[in-house]
Amino acid sequence: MSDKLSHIHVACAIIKKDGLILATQRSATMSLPLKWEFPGGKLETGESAEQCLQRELQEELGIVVRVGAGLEPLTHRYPTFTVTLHPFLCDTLQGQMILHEHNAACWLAPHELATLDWAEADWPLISLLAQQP
Ligand SMILES: Nc1nc2c([nH]c(=O)n2[C@H]2C[C@H](O)[C@@H](COP(=O)(O)OP(=O)(O)OP(=O)(O)O)O2)c(=O)[nH]1
Repeated sequence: MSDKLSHIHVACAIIKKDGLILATQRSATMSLPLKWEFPGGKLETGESAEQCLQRELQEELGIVVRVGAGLEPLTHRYPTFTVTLHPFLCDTLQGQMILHEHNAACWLAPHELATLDWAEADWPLISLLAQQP
């Protein structure tokens, strides 16, 4: 049977600062309302994941980061679409963070991330990050 549901590719930033990781909460009017996520967004045609992250982080938070290593992509099937997340470790925060689209943001130690209500696709990543020193 063919799968007619859309499949999107999303680059997301795991931004570390002083041992803490940035989590952002989607707004009540976004898809997956009020779920926590790593900031980022859909890859546009012809765009690298790094370009996508810089563009999205500027738009969403007004910040510039250094994009580092990519982690293993992870795919999750929601009831109405499938997402493949392409996570990147990022650092060197520049700019004053302003929430242009998100409802909230917070910095948490890796082992504290699981206290938030994450988008379902992110849970394997949360487990992976919690295992890291
Ligand atoms: N940025 C980001 N998106 C995530 C994560 N986990 C996860 O399931 N997603 C989903 C939420 C969205 O459906 C999609 C990201 O797309 P987006 O934020 O650019 O787009 P959106 O759905 O808010 O915008 P739109 O289609 O309503 O215009 O990926 C994550 O950790 N970070």
